[in-house]
Amino acid sequence: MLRLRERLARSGSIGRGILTLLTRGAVDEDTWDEIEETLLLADLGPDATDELMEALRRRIQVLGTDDAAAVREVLREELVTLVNPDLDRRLAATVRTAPDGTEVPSVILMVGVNGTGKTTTVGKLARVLVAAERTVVLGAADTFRAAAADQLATWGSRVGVDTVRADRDGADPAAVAFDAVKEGVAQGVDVVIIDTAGRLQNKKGLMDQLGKVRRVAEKGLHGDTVAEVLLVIDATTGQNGMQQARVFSEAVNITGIVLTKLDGTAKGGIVVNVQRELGVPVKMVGLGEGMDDLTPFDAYGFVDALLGD
Ligand SMILES: Nc1nc2c(ncn2[C@@H]2O[C@H](COP(=O)(O)OP(=O)(O)OP(=O)(O)O)[C@@H](O)[C@H]2O)c(=O)[nH]1
Repeated sequence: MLRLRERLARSGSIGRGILTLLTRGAVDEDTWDEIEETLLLADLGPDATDELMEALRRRIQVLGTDDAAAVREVLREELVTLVNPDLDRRLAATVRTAPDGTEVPSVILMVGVNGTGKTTTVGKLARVLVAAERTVVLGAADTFRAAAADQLATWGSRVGVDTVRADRDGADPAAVAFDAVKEGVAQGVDVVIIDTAGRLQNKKGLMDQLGKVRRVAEKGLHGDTVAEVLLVIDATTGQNGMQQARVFSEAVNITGIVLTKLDGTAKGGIVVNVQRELGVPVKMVGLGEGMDDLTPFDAYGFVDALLGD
C-alpha cells in the first residue's frame, strides 16, 4: 500500500489537491470552479466530474468545512463510489474443464496499441502468476514487430516460462496463438497469455485480426472460450488513450483493462473514465518499469493513495 501511495504521488491532485481546496475555508463559487477544473485536468471525464461536484456540493454544504477529517471522509466515500468497489476484478487464471471434459488453460489475450507497455505487461503478468504458483505459457502473436517476440521471450526466460513464437517474421499471428494454446494444453498449464499486435489500422482491420486470433486460439480449447481479453492502455495518454480504448472495445469483447504507467501521471481520473466508457473493470495497474511493478487494482487502496495521509 505504501508503494501505491508513493507511486501515485503525482496523481494526488484529484485527492489531496481537492481536499486542500475544500478545507481552506468557506468554499465559494471560484473554489468550486477550481475543483471542477482540477477534476477535468485529472481526466475524470465530464460525467463523473458532474456527479462528484454535485455530491460534494450537497454534502459539504450540510457538513461545513471546519472538520477536515469529516470532509476527507466525504471525499473518500464519493471517490470510492466513482471507482466502484463492487466490480469483479478477479482474473481468470486457473485450469478449466472444457465442455468435452478436457482440462484446458485459461487463455488471456492481451490487446492494445503498440507502445502502451503491452509486451512488458505480459511479462510482468507472467511473473505475478508464477509468484502465485500458477503455471504459464506465453504466446508471441505480435508478429508484425520483429523485436516483440525477442522481448517477450526474454521476459519468459527471466520468469522461467516457455514462450511460443513464430519461426519467421510476419507469420500469421493466429497460427502462433493456436500453437501457444496447443503447447499450453500439452503442458497442462494454468494460463496461456498471448501478446497480440497493436497496430491501430481501422476498426474493421482490427476486428478481423483480433477476431481471427481469438477464433483460431479457441480451436485448441476443446469447446472452451478465451477466458480474458485484457486491453492495455497507457494512463499518460489522456484523450488519445480513451479514443484507442473505444476502438478496441468496439472491435473485440474486452473483459478487463490494464492501465500502465499510472506512476508517471497526474491523471489518475482515467481509472473512472475508462471503466465507465467501456463498462469493464480496471483489473491491474502498472506502477513502474520493474518486474514487480504490476499490481491488482483495488478501489479502496487506490483512493487512499490519492488522498495521502
Ligand atoms: N513508468 C512505467 N513505465 C512502463 C510501465 N509499463 C511499461 N512501461 C515502459 O513503457 C515502455 C514501453 O513498453 P513496451 O512493453 O516496450 O511497449 P510495448 O507496448 O511492448 O510495445 P508493444 O509490444 O509494441 O505494444 C518500456 O520502456 C516499459 O518499461 C509502467 O507501468 N510504468
